[in-house]
Amino acid sequence: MSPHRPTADPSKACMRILDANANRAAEGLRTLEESARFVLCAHALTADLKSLRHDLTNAMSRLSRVELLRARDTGRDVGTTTTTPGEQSRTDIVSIVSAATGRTQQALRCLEEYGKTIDGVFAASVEQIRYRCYDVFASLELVFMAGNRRHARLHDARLYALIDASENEQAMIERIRLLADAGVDILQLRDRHVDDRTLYQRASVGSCVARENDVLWIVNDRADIAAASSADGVHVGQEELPVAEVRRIVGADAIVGLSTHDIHQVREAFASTADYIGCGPVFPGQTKQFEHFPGCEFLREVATETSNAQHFAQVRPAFAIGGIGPSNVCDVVETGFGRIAVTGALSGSSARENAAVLRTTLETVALPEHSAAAITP
Ligand SMILES: Cc1ncc(COP(=O)(O)OP(=O)(O)O)c(N)n1
Ligand SMILES: Cc1nc(C(=O)O)sc1CCOP(=O)(O)O
Ligand SMILES: [Mg+2]
Repeated sequence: MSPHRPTADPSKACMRILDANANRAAEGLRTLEESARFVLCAHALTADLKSLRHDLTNAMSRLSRVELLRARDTGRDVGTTTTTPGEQSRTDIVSIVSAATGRTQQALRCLEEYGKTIDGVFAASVEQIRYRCYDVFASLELVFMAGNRRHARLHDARLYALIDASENEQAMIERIRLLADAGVDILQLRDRHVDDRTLYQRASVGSCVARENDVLWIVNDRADIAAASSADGVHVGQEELPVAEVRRIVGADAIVGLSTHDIHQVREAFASTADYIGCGPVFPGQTKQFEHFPGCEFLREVATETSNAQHFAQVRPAFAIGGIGPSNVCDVVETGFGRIAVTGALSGSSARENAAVLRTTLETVALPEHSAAAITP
């Protein structure tokens, strides 16, 4: 038979369509399930996708497996050699997820429409699966997009301020608004003097206010409180939970920051799933006492390490920290650092003026090109 001759038996053609689209939908659902499970570590989404895949298998069991397999004829399928450039290009996990949701929806619609000619109950059950997919797929894509926006914001960030929980909630809200308006990109809630309940409450309110004001909101030390308060991320030091354990708590799309004090710790951080590093202490300051100051020499080492890196994934944004303010930010910038994290310089009544000086100086250093749209698990 010529490869261009139509299939003589329409019901066999229908079975062929159903077989192909059942496979397509199952493959799409499995692709999405893997992203929810291994990339997002999202239990509920993983369970939803798994149950959709099982329900599809159940729906398919109404059709004769023998007839489906007999109708399969991949060798004569004129579509197997037709590909579009889009099918070949998957630059990141978000594009894999978008392609899989689209393909699965289309396959389910085909199953439903062609299924009506064979078995109405089958078509109705596929219709239900298709509707459930709308919601689950929307949640999945939204989680990925939120993660992406966060990471894009992180990669553009220069000025990072550490704040305490303030004497009350309203005072903290006003502080967040002022610092956001003054040009701060990231805020960290760092307070060891309040109880867990207060920290959690401030972290939760801060998450909402920071989001409204387009600044990232990071919780110091406490992965549990960061996760419970829907913060953008958590910052940990060398003496706290390892990054891999922190990541298990906050999930793949949250930001995890790690303090580093020497170049070995920086290399280890770049080999981990930490999203950014703090490098210091650079200078003595009022906020925290140190015996040893790696200083600008350390910053120069990090800048060299970063500029020698071969791949984007080997490099993470690095924020110089420790005693930095308007009077010494030029020394930091000279090392090649265009990002800083500060407490004292932005804690008093000169916060707005100081932020302006710091930003202007930092902006003289070009930030490395990045592919912020890619989630790199
Ligand atoms: C951005 C940033 N860098 C470094 C630190 C310090 O973290 P750590 O060493 O864990 O010390 P504490 O802040 O917990 O006293 C930071 N918090 N943020
Ligand atoms: C909390 C903290 N960690 C540091 C580190 O080097 O890891 S320096 C530091 C204090 C940052 O506040 P200030 O800008 O007032 O010095
Ligand atoms: Mg810490």
